[in-house]
Amino acid sequence: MTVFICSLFLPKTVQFNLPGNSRRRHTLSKRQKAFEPPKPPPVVSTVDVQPSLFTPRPDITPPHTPVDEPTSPDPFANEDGFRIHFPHSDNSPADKGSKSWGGRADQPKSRASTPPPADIFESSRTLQKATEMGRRGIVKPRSLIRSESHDKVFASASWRVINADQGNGGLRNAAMAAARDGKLSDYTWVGTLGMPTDALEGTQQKQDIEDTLATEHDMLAVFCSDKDFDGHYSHFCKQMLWPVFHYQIPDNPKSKAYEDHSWKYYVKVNQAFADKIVQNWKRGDVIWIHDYHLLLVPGMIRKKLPEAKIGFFLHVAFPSSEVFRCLAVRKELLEGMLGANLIGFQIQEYTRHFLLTCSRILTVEATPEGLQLEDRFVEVVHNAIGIDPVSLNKHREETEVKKWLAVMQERYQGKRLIVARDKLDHVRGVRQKLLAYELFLNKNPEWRENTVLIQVALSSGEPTELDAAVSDIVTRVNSSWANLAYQPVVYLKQDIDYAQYLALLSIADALMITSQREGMNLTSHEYLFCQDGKIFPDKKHGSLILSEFTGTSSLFGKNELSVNPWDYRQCADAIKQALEMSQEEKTRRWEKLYQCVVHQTGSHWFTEFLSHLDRSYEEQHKRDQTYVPRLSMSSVSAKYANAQRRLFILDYEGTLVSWGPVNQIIPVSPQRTLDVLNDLLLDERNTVYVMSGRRPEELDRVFRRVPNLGLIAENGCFLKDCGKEEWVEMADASQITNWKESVKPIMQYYLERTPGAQIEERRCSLLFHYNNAEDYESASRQASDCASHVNDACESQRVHALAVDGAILVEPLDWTKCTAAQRVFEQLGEHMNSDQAHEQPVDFLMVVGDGREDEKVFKWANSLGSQKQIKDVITVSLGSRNTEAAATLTQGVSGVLNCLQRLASSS
Ligand SMILES: O=P(O)(O)OC[C@H]1O[C@H](O[C@H]2O[C@H](CO)[C@@H](O)[C@H](O)[C@H]2O)[C@H](O)[C@@H](O)[C@@H]1O
Repeated sequence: MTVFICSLFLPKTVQFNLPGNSRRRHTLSKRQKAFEPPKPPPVVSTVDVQPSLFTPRPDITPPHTPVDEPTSPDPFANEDGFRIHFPHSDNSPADKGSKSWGGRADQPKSRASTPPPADIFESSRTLQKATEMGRRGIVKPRSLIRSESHDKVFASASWRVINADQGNGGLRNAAMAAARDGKLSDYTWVGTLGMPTDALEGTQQKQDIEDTLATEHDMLAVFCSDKDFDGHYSHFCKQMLWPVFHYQIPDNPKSKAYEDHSWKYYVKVNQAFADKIVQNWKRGDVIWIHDYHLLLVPGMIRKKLPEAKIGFFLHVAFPSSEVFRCLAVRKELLEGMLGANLIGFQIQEYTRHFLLTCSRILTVEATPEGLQLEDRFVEVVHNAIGIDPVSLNKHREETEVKKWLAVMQERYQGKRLIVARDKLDHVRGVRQKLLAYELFLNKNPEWRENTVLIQVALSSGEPTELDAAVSDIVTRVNSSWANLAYQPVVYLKQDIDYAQYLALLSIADALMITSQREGMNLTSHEYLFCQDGKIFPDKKHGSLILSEFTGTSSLFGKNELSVNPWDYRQCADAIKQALEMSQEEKTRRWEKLYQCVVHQTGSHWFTEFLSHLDRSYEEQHKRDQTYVPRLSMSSVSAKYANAQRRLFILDYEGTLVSWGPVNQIIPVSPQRTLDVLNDLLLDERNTVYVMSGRRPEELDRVFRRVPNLGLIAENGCFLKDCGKEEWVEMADASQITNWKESVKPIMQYYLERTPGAQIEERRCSLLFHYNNAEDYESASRQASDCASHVNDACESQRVHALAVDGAILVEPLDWTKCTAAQRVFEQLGEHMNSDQAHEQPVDFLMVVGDGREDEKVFKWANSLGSQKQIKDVITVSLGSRNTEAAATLTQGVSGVLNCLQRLASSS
């Protein structure tokens, strides 16, 4: 059995050795290296006003940032100084930053010719201004122009597999940890190389790369054209999904958030993944798909492999339905996800949003455990990812880390360090952080010369207005408060290597995360782990300032300094609090946070999700596969004959009579049904109830000639006991009146736009019938919008809108056929006299039904049987394989009537 781990980027990619590389850092010979003292890592500052104080003193030689050394220069090197980061170990910061796609000099350039993202045009004025002002660190968009010679060079160059510097570090670390812990044996990654590959098309290179990855690294490479990948990743993912999932609706006039051509590329890349998996899948394999780049893959695979075991995990946040519904392709995205058997989110909030969104947009039934589709149940869970303390512990013992610690200790002696490492995009809130820090320095002069904010900012790909805005703030703060010996902000607009990262986390006094939204934030976990004082005892148990809008925050129980990143004053105060907090308080807080971090590990997350997937799949499969036996007439007859107090609860339409015309009072009495019921009731040991979604008066009219019959109307909102004349309203009438007042105008609105549709008002429910509408297609769209509208507007009123056959039914959540059946059973118990105290009020219960509402009654009845509250329980569904009932009857209504008739005649 293989586990396929599918994420957009493979953990590996390839690096080409190209002729003619002229870049200094690549041309150092071994000899030169031996003589030339290692240079400190370049500090890319957007500010030229003063020399960086980060440059180490000559007597303390910092370790050199490790680089791989291509043997030859790169003829296609960009002149913009784009710096390549070569990770030297398998591990990396859990929250890695993704480099811009196609940006590496030792990989082919993209052939995609789609226009650069809109925000480049929008920010072009800012960009131009910034360039005029001579700012460094702002790069122009890289040219996409390639030549034939470019392709030839790559086609003949040698290459090797290296660790990729893009992708989800948290996922990769978790998988490696699970494998190390012996919980994951046979697994295969499925993903792209994270580089343009058009240049390799038709070459032996491509085949060799694919084969090497498959045979030596257990990785299946997905290839798509540069154009498709660019449209998928740079456009649809980055400009639509990423902002929307993080609550930023692109709403400028040029935005195509509501409808965008890049959708088709998203579909194509998802299809390429699905095809690759389908080609390689064998029975018993597990498919686990990751993140927002691949939302359609579960559905695409399900179409081809109905039996497959598919899990999906979303690493980023899932927004409120109000935000999600802005996406033009909202239905397609949700339906894609629902191809999975189990869908996981980081925290409960995202799970709740997803359930509500599906119930509103797709009008499917949501329960706290998941979503009931027509033919399947999809389980929905939350399970937060974590870090890998074992490998973190190992790596921080490395000499490089210790060297960097010594460098920093010397450099920042006597200073308090607030550190951070974030991707530079709007969502991560770097701008807000700098503003809060500025406010902190303005308000607290006593801290001005003692505090340094070290902000590592990872490029999010393209230069934006945000680059310029952040640079402006850095300049302002530094020019306000710096002096010859002090620089309040050290702004590194580049990534740092893993050793520097670990040193930074260990020496910090506080970590400050101000994301406006974020799935988790594993940097905080790594920081807390590094603050145990093991490798740097001088400082330990530092404070964590953490945005309340991160998933991580919901795990930490406010032991961190929780902040709202939009509240600059609060953030500034939190910095002060972090720096002035007593050591005791720091330790107390840290200990609690540390416990969370070491218990909720990546390895635990990984194995927990996979075992949940196994359980969930088995449960669903058992249900699907379970052969629900045909009702055995002889067995039922024997039980019936032995029973003294029998209760029948029988569904009406579809069970006792064929479905009647919708929205009409039933015109004819189904005579045979009435005869059978009357025959059953001739035996005094029998109590019979008919349950229905119909109104009380309709049922009265139909069953007026069956005295002593009990009735349940409007799916449990009304009850009329056997032999009684009066109906009892089970539901709270004032609550019903209130929500009806809200729902009616909404239905009216859609009715006016749907010729041929009708509204039916029942006492406790409302129906929007569109079966007879003039244009059924458009009517069903209107109906579904109507349902979402109702669900949105009446969220707090304990009602839901559901799609039923040709109609939208709006009904209360608190009264169902099951609550009514339970009431009937309780009443029968209450009527027992004291002599009968030791006897069961009912010793034979038979429930027959055909619909979704009846399933709840089957479940309830079966539980009475298994708890031995009733000796014999018989639950019968008409024909459905996926049922809670213990038996089926395939001959429809006449089968039910024959069965009841035989029982009645045997009395
Ligand atoms: O930038 P992308 O290539 O589109 O990838 C998105 C981000 O994926 C990873 O972060 C997400 O997963 C983390 C682990 O589950 C979670 O902590 C984080 O909140 C999510 O956003 C990756 O670490 C980021 O660098 C990527 O930007």
